[in-house]
Amino acid sequence: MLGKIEHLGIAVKDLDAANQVYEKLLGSAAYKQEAVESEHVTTSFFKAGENKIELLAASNPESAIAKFIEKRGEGIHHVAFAVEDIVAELQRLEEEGFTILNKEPKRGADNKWVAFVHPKGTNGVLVELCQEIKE
Ligand SMILES: CC[C@H](C(=O)O)C(=O)SCCNC(=O)CCNC(=O)[C@H](O)C(C)(C)COP(=O)(O)OP(=O)(O)OC[C@H]1O[C@@H](n2cnc3c(N)ncnc32)[C@H](O)[C@@H]1OP(=O)(O)O
Ligand SMILES: [Co+2]
Repeated sequence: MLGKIEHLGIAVKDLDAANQVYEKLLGSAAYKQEAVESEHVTTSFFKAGENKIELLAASNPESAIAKFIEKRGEGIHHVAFAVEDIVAELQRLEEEGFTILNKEPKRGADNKWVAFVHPKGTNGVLVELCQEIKE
């Protein structure tokens, strides 16, 4: 089953500027900044109590973030849920009729295996599944 909300992904045009905004808003600096080449994004992670905020900026025009911002402007891009077993969860969701965007989990940011569910099947919300990578 899906566990807690692992992070909220927010698409931003300028990561440095957004970092300053969220540092002021949350009262603490990002604990990590990490590029994920495969997704053509650079991310910043902030703690907000028990929750996390992930700011995402496109690192090239091919990025899903670039397309999102072009079409819809900056804002909440996705909701990520923590899962214990991402493969089993993807299987379950596919059997439930959801459209899985990457059947094979891929390496995401913040030491996670990730996969995405198409927003068309989730009332317009892009859903990400995240499983902690245990080295
Ligand atoms: C992995 C690193 C990091 C992490 O946490 O570890 C990340 O979170 S990376 C995040 C960036 N990567 C992704 O988002 C990968 C999954 N996304 C995709 O495959 C695409 O963005 C997709 C399929 C959601 C949309 O693709 P595309 O933009 O090429 O298609 P359309 O523009 O035609 O969109 C189709 C339809 O979906 C609506 N849409 C697009 N993005 C979103 C969104 N983020 N939330 C809600 N809805 C979205 C779009 O508006 C279209 O709807 P329509 O009614 O036809 O306008
Ligand atoms: Co994410």
